[in-house]
Amino acid sequence: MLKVGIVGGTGYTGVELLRILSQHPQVQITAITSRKEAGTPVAEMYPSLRRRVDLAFVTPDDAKLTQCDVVFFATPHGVAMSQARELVDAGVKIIDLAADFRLKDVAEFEQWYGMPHTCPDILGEAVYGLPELNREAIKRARVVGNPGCYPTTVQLGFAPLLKTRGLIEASQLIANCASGASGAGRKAEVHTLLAESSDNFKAYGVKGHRHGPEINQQLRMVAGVPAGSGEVNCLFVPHLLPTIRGIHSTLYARLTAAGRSVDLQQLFEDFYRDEPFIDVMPPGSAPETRSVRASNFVRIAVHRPQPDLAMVLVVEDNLTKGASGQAVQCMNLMCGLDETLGLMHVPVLP
Ligand SMILES: NC(=O)C1=CN([C@@H]2O[C@H](COP(=O)(O)OP(=O)(O)OC[C@H]3O[C@@H](n4cnc5c(N)ncnc54)[C@H](OP(=O)(O)O)[C@@H]3O)[C@@H](O)[C@H]2O)C=CC1
Ligand SMILES: CC(=O)N[C@@H](CCC(=O)OP(=O)(O)O)C(=O)O
Repeated sequence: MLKVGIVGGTGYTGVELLRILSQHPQVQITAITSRKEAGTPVAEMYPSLRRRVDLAFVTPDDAKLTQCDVVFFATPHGVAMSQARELVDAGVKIIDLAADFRLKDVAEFEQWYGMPHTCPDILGEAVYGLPELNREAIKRARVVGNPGCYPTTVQLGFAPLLKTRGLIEASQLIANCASGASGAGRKAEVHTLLAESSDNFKAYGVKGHRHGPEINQQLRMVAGVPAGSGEVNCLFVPHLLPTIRGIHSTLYARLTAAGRSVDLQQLFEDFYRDEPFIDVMPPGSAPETRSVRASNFVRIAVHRPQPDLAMVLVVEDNLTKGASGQAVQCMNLMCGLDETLGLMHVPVLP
């Protein structure tokens, strides 16, 4: 059994980790932290976990995290990097759901997250935790930077088109993405209030969003071009959906002459044939966010609405494949377990 600690157990990704890990056959949860709720039984705050989780929240200082095999950070940006050195030195594997270990360029991290990076050496060895595109490195990793929720959909949607060079005009990619309000976390923010977000739909971050540099870093990696190269460039526009869970991403890429001769449906089916969590839907499909709710699955449909245009529709649950489910998928790989263990829940519908 793996001894697992969760830092930040009261947030939305924290409670999603608890839902998944409390049903995982190889995990014993040994510590769940909250500074504000220390002493409160977890199941008192989240009755969904009654008879599943018997622990009470403890402060991070009382959590004895160095005795864990794996520690998840479901905390704001900047928390994991402040504790990573001590845990790595104690032989603990770390999975950070925030962005401390995603962007490889320290200056870019500091620009977008507005804080100094306090452990660039660990950032150097950290592995980007998107199993479908980085599986072998994740298996060997001590520290994983779990991807952002939007970047997961954008990378999975564009990867089949980018992996073979020359199929698309890669410098002019467009990603229009929409997320449910749980993507903003449990903290109070005006734009996620019921009266602000329900019966409404709007773009945000239109001057630039921190997931833009993450998306471009990773798409360049997939395409095999140097970091910072303008050869691959994606415009990313996030929108707020009046739902609780779910991301829907609509991606556009102009096809080159070579790309126009490719059967896109076949390309996507071949690319994801052996992936347990990626479902390439039949031609003509329009995947719905509710078809992946509370599951680790991603559904993808590829279309060619014009002879030289590829359009890819991608749905995921932002809290599961977009955060906690993906983190558990990484834990399974890092610990030599079956990658799908504890993650094959059928989505909840309606
Ligand atoms: N929501 C989503 O869909 C996604 C979120 N993420 C990322 O995952 C992380 C967690 O997100 P989410 O669950 O939504 O966030 P929440 O705001 O809902 O929860 C944050 C948690 O962190 C704890 N916390 C806050 N500050 C500290 C600190 N300094 N030290 C220790 N614990 C702290 C809080 O508890 P307390 O203050 O009591 O200690 C709380 O349990 C964020 O970095 C977010 O960007 C990534 C992908 C998707
Ligand atoms: C709807 C909403 O507000 N979503 C969040 C994205 C959540 C996430 O995955 O972001 P990080 O892990 O990178 O913080 C946002 O746009 O800030």
